[in-house]
Amino acid sequence: MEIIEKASAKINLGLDVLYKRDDGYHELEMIMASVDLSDYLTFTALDEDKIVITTDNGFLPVDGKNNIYQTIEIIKQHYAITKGVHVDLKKRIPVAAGLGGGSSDAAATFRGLNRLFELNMTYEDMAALSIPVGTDVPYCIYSRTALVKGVGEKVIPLARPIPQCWVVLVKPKLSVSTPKVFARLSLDDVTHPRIDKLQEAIETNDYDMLTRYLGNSLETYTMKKHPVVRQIKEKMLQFGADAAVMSGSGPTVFALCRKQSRAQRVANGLKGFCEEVYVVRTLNQ
Ligand SMILES: C[C@](O)(CO)[C@H](O)COP(=O)(O)OP(=O)(O)OC[C@H]1O[C@@H](n2ccc(N)nc2=O)[C@H](O)[C@@H]1O
Ligand SMILES: Nc1ncnc2c1ncn2[C@@H]1O[C@H](COP(=O)(O)OP(=O)(O)OP(=O)(O)O)[C@@H](O)[C@H]1O
Repeated sequence: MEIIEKASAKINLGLDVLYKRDDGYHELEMIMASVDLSDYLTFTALDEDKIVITTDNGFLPVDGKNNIYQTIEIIKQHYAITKGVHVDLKKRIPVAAGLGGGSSDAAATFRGLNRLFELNMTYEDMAALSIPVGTDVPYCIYSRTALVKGVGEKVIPLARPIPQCWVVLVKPKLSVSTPKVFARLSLDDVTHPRIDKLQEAIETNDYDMLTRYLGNSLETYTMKKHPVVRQIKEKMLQFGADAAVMSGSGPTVFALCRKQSRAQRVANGLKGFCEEVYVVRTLNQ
Protein backbone atom coordinates (compact mmCIF):
# COMPACT_ATOMS: atom_id res chain seq x y z
CA MET A 1 0.00 0.00 0.00
CA GLU A 2 1.21 3.50 -0.88
CA ILE A 3 0.35 6.53 1.25
CA ILE A 4 0.78 10.06 -0.13
CA GLU A 5 1.00 13.14 2.10
CA LYS A 6 1.36 16.80 1.21
CA ALA A 7 3.78 18.94 3.27
CA SER A 8 3.11 22.66 2.94
CA ALA A 9 5.39 25.61 3.63
CA LYS A 10 4.58 27.80 6.64
CA ILE A 11 4.83 31.55 7.09
CA ASN A 12 5.10 33.45 10.36
CA LEU A 13 2.63 36.32 10.13
CA GLY A 14 3.73 37.31 13.60
CA LEU A 15 6.71 36.08 15.59
CA ASP A 16 7.34 37.54 19.04
CA VAL A 17 10.35 36.46 21.10
CA LEU A 18 9.29 36.87 24.72
CA TYR A 19 12.33 35.74 26.72
CA LYS A 20 15.17 33.24 26.92
CA ARG A 21 14.43 30.19 29.04
CA ASP A 22 16.84 28.45 31.39
CA ASP A 23 17.26 25.59 28.88
CA GLY A 24 18.54 28.09 26.28
CA TYR A 25 15.42 27.98 24.09
CA HIS A 26 13.29 31.07 23.55
CA GLU A 27 9.69 31.42 24.59
CA LEU A 28 7.75 32.52 21.50
CA GLU A 29 4.30 33.70 20.56
CA MET A 30 3.46 33.33 16.88
CA ILE A 31 0.64 33.42 14.39
CA MET A 32 1.37 30.90 11.65
CA ALA A 33 -0.35 29.91 8.44
CA SER A 34 0.40 27.52 5.58
CA VAL A 35 0.71 28.36 1.91
CA ASP A 36 0.19 26.43 -1.27
CA LEU A 37 3.82 25.57 -1.90
CA SER A 38 4.27 21.94 -0.97
CA ASP A 39 6.50 18.90 -0.95
CA TYR A 40 4.91 15.50 -1.62
CA LEU A 41 5.90 12.38 0.28
CA THR A 42 5.02 8.80 -0.71
CA PHE A 43 5.33 6.14 2.00
CA THR A 44 5.61 2.36 1.48
CA ALA A 45 6.18 -0.31 4.15
CA LEU A 46 9.18 -2.63 3.67
CA ASP A 47 9.52 -6.16 5.03
CA GLU A 48 13.16 -5.52 5.83
CA ASP A 49 13.81 -3.33 8.91
CA LYS A 50 15.43 -0.34 7.19
CA ILE A 51 14.71 3.31 6.35
CA VAL A 52 15.17 4.32 2.72
CA ILE A 53 14.72 7.92 1.51
CA THR A 54 14.79 8.81 -2.17
CA THR A 55 14.37 12.38 -3.42
CA ASP A 56 14.58 14.55 -6.52
CA ASN A 57 16.71 17.05 -4.54
CA GLY A 58 20.34 15.97 -4.91
CA PHE A 59 21.58 18.23 -2.11
CA LEU A 60 19.52 16.89 0.79
CA PRO A 61 20.91 14.29 3.19
CA VAL A 62 19.02 10.97 3.05
CA ASP A 63 20.45 9.54 6.26
CA GLY A 64 19.95 10.34 9.97
CA LYS A 65 20.45 14.04 9.21
CA ASN A 66 17.15 14.17 7.35
CA ASN A 67 14.13 15.19 9.43
CA ILE A 68 12.08 12.46 7.74
CA TYR A 69 14.57 9.79 8.80
CA GLN A 70 14.63 11.11 12.39
CA THR A 71 10.84 11.07 12.54
CA ILE A 72 10.60 7.48 11.29
CA GLU A 73 13.16 6.40 13.92
CA ILE A 74 11.14 8.07 16.70
CA ILE A 75 7.88 6.46 15.58
CA LYS A 76 9.41 3.01 15.02
CA GLN A 77 10.97 3.08 18.45
CA HIS A 78 7.88 4.42 20.23
CA TYR A 79 5.54 1.86 18.65
CA ALA A 80 8.11 -1.00 18.44
CA ILE A 81 7.60 -1.28 14.66
CA THR A 82 9.94 -3.81 13.05
CA LYS A 83 8.93 -3.20 9.44
CA GLY A 84 10.98 -0.81 7.35
CA VAL A 85 9.82 2.29 5.43
CA HIS A 86 10.58 3.72 2.01
CA VAL A 87 9.83 7.42 1.54
CA ASP A 88 10.02 9.19 -1.77
CA LEU A 89 10.24 12.99 -1.37
CA LYS A 90 9.32 15.41 -4.13
CA LYS A 91 11.00 18.57 -2.83
CA ARG A 92 9.41 21.87 -3.85
CA ILE A 93 9.85 24.07 -0.74
CA PRO A 94 13.17 25.97 -0.80
CA VAL A 95 15.64 24.56 1.75
CA ALA A 96 16.89 26.58 4.76
CA ALA A 97 14.57 29.40 3.80
CA GLY A 98 12.54 30.10 6.94
CA LEU A 99 9.58 28.30 5.36
CA GLY A 100 9.74 25.24 7.61
CA GLY A 101 10.33 22.78 4.78
CA GLY A 102 12.14 20.16 6.84
CA SER A 103 9.63 20.53 9.68
CA SER A 104 6.73 20.13 7.31
CA ASP A 105 8.28 16.96 5.86
CA ALA A 106 8.66 15.62 9.41
CA ALA A 107 5.01 16.47 10.13
CA ALA A 108 3.87 14.74 6.93
CA THR A 109 5.87 11.71 8.05
CA PHE A 110 3.94 11.60 11.34
CA ARG A 111 0.64 11.76 9.44
CA GLY A 112 1.83 9.29 6.78
CA LEU A 113 3.12 6.61 9.16
CA ASN A 114 0.00 7.04 11.30
CA ARG A 115 -2.01 5.92 8.27
CA LEU A 116 0.49 3.35 6.98
CA PHE A 117 0.75 1.46 10.29
CA GLU A 118 -2.73 2.38 11.63
CA LEU A 119 -1.32 3.85 14.83
CA ASN A 120 -4.38 5.92 15.80
CA MET A 121 -2.22 8.85 16.91
CA THR A 122 -4.06 12.12 17.50
CA TYR A 123 -2.43 15.37 16.41
CA GLU A 124 -1.65 15.97 20.09
CA ASP A 125 0.15 12.59 20.31
CA MET A 126 2.19 13.40 17.19
CA ALA A 127 3.05 16.92 18.40
CA ALA A 128 4.25 15.57 21.76
CA LEU A 129 6.69 13.18 20.05
CA SER A 130 7.88 15.69 17.46
CA ILE A 131 9.74 18.45 19.31
CA PRO A 132 13.20 16.77 19.18
CA VAL A 133 12.95 16.90 15.36
CA GLY A 134 12.20 20.65 15.25
CA THR A 135 10.15 23.29 17.05
CA ASP A 136 8.05 24.01 13.94
CA VAL A 137 6.92 20.38 13.58
CA PRO A 138 3.92 20.60 15.96
CA TYR A 139 2.49 23.51 13.93
CA CYS A 140 3.13 21.68 10.66
CA ILE A 141 1.24 18.62 11.93
CA TYR A 142 -1.89 20.78 12.11
CA SER A 143 -0.84 22.90 9.10
CA ARG A 144 -3.69 25.37 9.58
CA THR A 145 -3.82 28.96 10.79
CA ALA A 146 -2.87 28.89 14.46
CA LEU A 147 -1.59 30.72 17.49
CA VAL A 148 1.62 28.96 18.54
CA LYS A 149 3.27 29.32 21.93
CA GLY A 150 6.04 27.90 24.10
CA VAL A 151 9.05 26.95 21.98
CA GLY A 152 6.54 25.86 19.34
CA GLU A 153 4.84 22.95 21.10
CA LYS A 154 1.57 24.69 22.01
CA VAL A 155 -0.58 24.89 18.89
CA ILE A 156 -3.98 26.54 19.17
CA PRO A 157 -5.78 26.41 15.79
CA LEU A 158 -7.83 29.56 15.10
CA ALA A 159 -11.51 29.31 14.19
CA ARG A 160 -10.94 30.98 10.80
CA PRO A 161 -8.18 30.90 8.19
CA ILE A 162 -6.40 34.17 7.35
CA PRO A 163 -8.40 36.41 4.98
CA GLN A 164 -8.01 35.20 1.38
CA CYS A 165 -5.04 36.83 -0.33
CA TRP A 166 -1.99 36.21 -2.48
CA VAL A 167 1.44 35.64 -1.02
CA VAL A 168 4.70 36.46 -2.80
CA LEU A 169 7.70 34.59 -1.40
CA VAL A 170 11.20 35.84 -2.23
CA LYS A 171 14.32 34.00 -1.09
CA PRO A 172 17.75 35.54 -1.63
CA LYS A 173 20.69 33.27 -2.37
CA LEU A 174 21.95 32.86 1.16
CA SER A 175 21.16 30.62 4.09
CA VAL A 176 20.55 31.67 7.65
CA SER A 177 21.38 29.47 10.64
CA THR A 178 18.42 29.51 13.07
CA PRO A 179 20.56 28.52 16.11
CA LYS A 180 22.97 31.40 15.36
CA VAL A 181 20.17 33.95 15.06
CA PHE A 182 18.71 32.95 18.43
CA ALA A 183 22.16 32.76 20.06
CA ARG A 184 23.21 36.24 18.89
CA LEU A 185 19.92 38.03 19.29
CA SER A 186 19.94 40.88 21.83
CA LEU A 187 16.58 40.71 23.56
CA ASP A 188 16.85 44.39 24.61
CA ASP A 189 16.80 45.44 20.97
CA VAL A 190 13.98 43.31 19.54
CA THR A 191 10.63 44.74 18.55
CA HIS A 192 7.49 42.97 19.75
CA PRO A 193 4.70 42.53 17.20
CA ARG A 194 1.13 42.62 18.54
CA ILE A 195 0.15 38.96 18.31
CA ASP A 196 -3.21 39.71 19.97
CA LYS A 197 -4.05 42.22 17.21
CA LEU A 198 -3.08 39.75 14.49
CA GLN A 199 -5.32 37.14 16.07
CA GLU A 200 -8.17 39.68 16.25
CA ALA A 201 -7.64 40.59 12.58
CA ILE A 202 -7.97 36.94 11.57
CA GLU A 203 -10.93 36.26 13.80
CA THR A 204 -12.79 39.26 12.38
CA ASN A 205 -11.59 38.51 8.81
CA ASP A 206 -10.12 42.04 8.63
CA TYR A 207 -7.47 41.99 5.88
CA ASP A 208 -6.40 45.63 6.33
CA MET A 209 -5.86 45.12 10.04
CA LEU A 210 -3.86 41.96 9.31
CA THR A 211 -1.51 43.85 7.01
CA ARG A 212 -0.96 46.55 9.66
CA TYR A 213 0.19 44.12 12.34
CA LEU A 214 2.56 41.72 10.52
CA GLY A 215 5.83 41.61 12.46
CA ASN A 216 8.82 39.47 13.38
CA SER A 217 11.18 39.98 16.36
CA LEU A 218 14.00 38.26 14.42
CA GLU A 219 13.77 40.52 11.37
CA THR A 220 16.00 43.41 12.50
CA TYR A 221 18.85 41.06 13.44
CA THR A 222 18.77 39.15 10.15
CA MET A 223 18.42 42.37 8.15
CA LYS A 224 21.49 43.89 9.82
CA LYS A 225 23.49 40.76 9.05
CA HIS A 226 22.12 40.45 5.49
CA PRO A 227 21.05 43.88 4.10
CA VAL A 228 19.60 42.17 1.01
CA VAL A 229 16.70 40.99 3.19
CA ARG A 230 15.79 44.62 3.95
CA GLN A 231 16.16 45.50 0.26
CA ILE A 232 13.73 42.74 -0.69
CA LYS A 233 11.15 44.02 1.79
CA GLU A 234 11.56 47.61 0.56
CA LYS A 235 11.23 46.58 -3.07
CA MET A 236 8.11 44.54 -2.36
CA LEU A 237 6.47 47.58 -0.79
CA GLN A 238 7.65 49.83 -3.66
CA PHE A 239 6.03 47.45 -6.16
CA GLY A 240 2.74 47.77 -4.31
CA ALA A 241 2.56 44.94 -1.77
CA ASP A 242 0.03 45.58 0.97
CA ALA A 243 2.56 44.44 3.59
CA ALA A 244 5.80 42.48 3.78
CA VAL A 245 7.79 40.76 6.54
CA MET A 246 10.51 38.17 6.94
CA SER A 247 9.39 34.59 7.74
CA GLY A 248 10.94 32.67 10.66
CA SER A 249 14.64 33.38 11.06
CA GLY A 250 14.78 34.20 7.33
CA PRO A 251 16.02 34.85 4.80
CA THR A 252 12.72 34.51 2.88
CA VAL A 253 10.53 37.62 2.91
CA PHE A 254 6.85 37.30 2.08
CA ALA A 255 4.43 39.95 0.87
CA LEU A 256 0.65 39.92 1.07
CA CYS A 257 -1.48 41.24 -1.78
CA ARG A 258 -5.26 41.32 -1.99
CA LYS A 259 -5.26 41.06 -5.78
CA GLN A 260 -3.52 38.50 -7.96
CA SER A 261 -2.47 41.15 -10.50
CA ARG A 262 -0.67 43.11 -7.77
CA ALA A 263 1.06 39.96 -6.51
CA GLN A 264 2.23 39.27 -10.05
CA ARG A 265 3.58 42.82 -10.32
CA VAL A 266 5.51 42.42 -7.07
CA ALA A 267 6.88 39.06 -8.24
CA ASN A 268 7.90 40.45 -11.65
CA GLY A 269 9.58 43.40 -9.94
CA LEU A 270 11.65 41.09 -7.76
CA LYS A 271 12.56 38.50 -10.42
CA GLY A 272 15.56 40.42 -11.69
CA PHE A 273 16.80 40.83 -8.14
CA CYS A 274 16.37 37.30 -6.73
CA GLU A 275 16.26 33.88 -8.35
CA GLU A 276 13.66 32.31 -6.15
CA VAL A 277 10.31 34.07 -6.42
CA TYR A 278 6.95 32.34 -5.90
CA VAL A 279 3.36 33.55 -6.08
CA VAL A 280 1.14 31.33 -3.95
CA ARG A 281 -2.18 31.40 -2.09
CA THR A 282 -2.77 30.83 1.56
CA LEU A 283 -4.41 27.49 2.30
CA ASN A 284 -8.05 28.01 3.14
CA GLN A 285 -7.70 26.32 6.52
C1 LIG B 1 12.14 30.53 14.07
C2 LIG B 1 11.13 29.50 13.65
O1 LIG B 1 11.23 29.27 12.25
C3 LIG B 1 9.72 30.03 13.92
O2 LIG B 1 8.74 29.36 13.20
C4 LIG B 1 11.35 28.18 14.36
O3 LIG B 1 11.18 28.36 15.74
C5 LIG B 1 12.70 27.55 14.07
O4 LIG B 1 12.51 26.22 13.72
P1 LIG B 1 13.72 25.29 13.19
O5 LIG B 1 14.48 25.95 12.10
O6 LIG B 1 13.11 23.95 12.93
O7 LIG B 1 14.69 25.28 14.36
P2 LIG B 1 14.91 24.19 15.51
O8 LIG B 1 15.74 23.09 14.94
O9 LIG B 1 13.64 23.87 16.17
O10 LIG B 1 15.80 25.07 16.50
C6 LIG B 1 17.11 25.47 16.14
C7 LIG B 1 17.72 26.20 17.30
O11 LIG B 1 17.10 27.50 17.45
C8 LIG B 1 16.99 27.86 18.80
N1 LIG B 1 15.60 28.03 19.17
C9 LIG B 1 14.59 27.48 18.42
C10 LIG B 1 13.26 27.67 18.77
C11 LIG B 1 12.98 28.40 19.95
N2 LIG B 1 11.74 28.60 20.34
N3 LIG B 1 13.99 28.94 20.67
C12 LIG B 1 15.29 28.77 20.30
O12 LIG B 1 16.19 29.28 20.95
C13 LIG B 1 17.64 26.72 19.59
O13 LIG B 1 18.99 27.04 19.79
C14 LIG B 1 17.54 25.53 18.64
O14 LIG B 1 18.53 24.55 18.87
N1 LIG C 1 13.45 16.90 4.71
C1 LIG C 1 14.23 17.97 4.71
N2 LIG C 1 13.93 19.04 3.95
C2 LIG C 1 14.70 20.15 4.00
N3 LIG C 1 15.81 20.27 4.71
C3 LIG C 1 16.18 19.23 5.49
C4 LIG C 1 15.39 18.05 5.53
N4 LIG C 1 15.97 17.22 6.39
C5 LIG C 1 17.06 17.84 6.87
N5 LIG C 1 17.21 19.04 6.32
C6 LIG C 1 18.30 19.99 6.63
O1 LIG C 1 17.74 21.00 7.50
C7 LIG C 1 18.31 22.29 7.24
C8 LIG C 1 17.20 23.35 7.32
O2 LIG C 1 16.26 23.12 6.31
P1 LIG C 1 14.74 23.65 6.33
O3 LIG C 1 14.35 23.76 4.90
O4 LIG C 1 13.89 22.81 7.20
O5 LIG C 1 14.94 25.07 7.02
P2 LIG C 1 13.98 26.26 7.29
O6 LIG C 1 12.99 26.43 6.19
O7 LIG C 1 14.85 27.43 7.59
O8 LIG C 1 13.20 25.85 8.61
P3 LIG C 1 12.54 26.82 9.69
O9 LIG C 1 11.64 27.77 9.00
O10 LIG C 1 11.78 25.81 10.54
O11 LIG C 1 13.66 27.52 10.37
C9 LIG C 1 19.01 22.18 5.91
O12 LIG C 1 20.38 22.37 6.15
C10 LIG C 1 18.78 20.75 5.40
O13 LIG C 1 19.94 20.13 4.91
